Amino acid sequence: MGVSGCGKSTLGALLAQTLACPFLEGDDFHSADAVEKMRNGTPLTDEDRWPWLERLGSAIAGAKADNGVAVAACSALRKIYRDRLRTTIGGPVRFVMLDNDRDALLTRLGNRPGHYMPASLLDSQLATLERPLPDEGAMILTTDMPAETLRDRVLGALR
Ligand SMILES: Nc1ncnc2c1ncn2[C@@H]1O[C@H](COP(=O)(O)OP(=O)(O)OP(=O)(O)O)[C@@H](O)[C@H]1O
Ligand SMILES: O=C(O)[C@H](O)[C@@H](O)[C@H](O)[C@H](O)CO
Repeated sequence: MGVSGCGKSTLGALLAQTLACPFLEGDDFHSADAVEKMRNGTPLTDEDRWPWLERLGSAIAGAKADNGVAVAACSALRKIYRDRLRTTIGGPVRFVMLDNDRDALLTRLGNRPGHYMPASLLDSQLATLERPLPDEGAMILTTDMPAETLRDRVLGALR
């Protein structure tokens, strides 16, 4: 979880590869209308996000049922979004929040060609973000190190 450009897809894909389990990319579960909205620089609302979270949560539940474990990348910016995912998935869910400073995020978004998400939406993402408090048991990592190092830290904490 985390704002656009924090490194969710990069770390998630690597974790899933190492765990030999399915990887679910949250970006793939948005409706065409939601993608168009973001492409045009308009932030999504709660109403836009509920059906997306339902679709993604159900797919994670299915992958978990089939394989025992699954990794997903999802912004999950607000606590109520994470609660909805937990409810839809059922069973144990561990969130890893990926952090970085605004300048680093803007640079990364600017260097990422071919993605619908414009860097201009970063500030709305940062404003919407509700950082997980300790009672959520999330792991918090700054993506200022190679993805392989981040992967090893996550796997070390999960053991
Ligand atoms: N640990 C890292 N070190 C250096 N660069 C990274 C790291 N993780 C990701 N990046 C780079 O930052 C950019 C954004 O990463 P990524 O697409 O994984 O973010 P994201 O959180 O999935 O974004 P979005 O939610 O917008 O899809 C990419 O160009 C990626 O190569
Ligand atoms: O909740 C949201 O606003 C969205 O999920 C965005 O975070 C994008 O999907 C993602 O960042 C794509 O780049």
